[in-house]
Amino acid sequence: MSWTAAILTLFPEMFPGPLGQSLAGRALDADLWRCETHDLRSFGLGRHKTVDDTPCGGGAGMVMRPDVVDAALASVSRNDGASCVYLTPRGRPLTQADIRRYTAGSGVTLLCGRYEGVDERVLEARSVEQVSIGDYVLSGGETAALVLLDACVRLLPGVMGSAESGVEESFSDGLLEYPHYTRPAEWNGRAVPDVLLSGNHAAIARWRREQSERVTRERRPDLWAAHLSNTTHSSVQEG
Ligand SMILES: N#Cc1c(-c2ccc3ccn(Cc4ccccn4)c3c2)n[nH]c1N
Repeated sequence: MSWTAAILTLFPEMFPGPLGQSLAGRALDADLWRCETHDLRSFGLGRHKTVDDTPCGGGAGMVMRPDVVDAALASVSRNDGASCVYLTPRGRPLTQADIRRYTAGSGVTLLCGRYEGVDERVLEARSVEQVSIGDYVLSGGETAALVLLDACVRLLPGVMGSAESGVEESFSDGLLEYPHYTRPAEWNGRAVPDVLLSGNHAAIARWRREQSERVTRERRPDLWAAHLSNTTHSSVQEG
């Protein structure tokens, strides 16, 4: 059975969306992965298929009901311990390690909320992972789910051919990627770094590593600190 993304959403028409194009789209057509949507509205209550209610304790907006979300989650036939993930601005940051974990299994269940989010009780009852794609507020979980799925699909076997860019160049060693250049050798008075035209592969590898370290240090002090800790840790372990 192909790696399957089971997506619970009020907007099933948003999927596969952009992931139906290009590499991910071709992989979908080749059955390298599957995109299965479940319309949360179909689990709604009463004549109007209600899925939300006012927040207990007052406050703006509406909250998605636990009984509706639970029925939808129960309808997803996954008995293989695949991760169930709720995209939320309140989640812990999504990482490449999470993506690797999700793609190591048979698939992932993604719960896409709307309004002010989902009643906490169903997330607790079903041990749903709560992750965020960044510190800004979206209108719902669907666009975040598309981001997560894009990161997963590119890691699946057979999706990224050798011609494509490195499967996991960024983040795989905890550093940001080095800058990239192509022809022409000079553009707008700016030249490609000489080392990249030298044919000296050892020097190119050294330059790229130095650039990755510089970019990470300048733009992501958090990743740089973790990198230093890991490299210090491993050198101590090696003795
Ligand atoms: N992942 C992720 C997200 C989201 C996200 C995900 C799901 C929902 C469901 C409703 N809203 C709107 C909303 C607005 C205000 C407070 C709570 N919720 C979502 C936003 N925003 N930013 C991220 N990195």
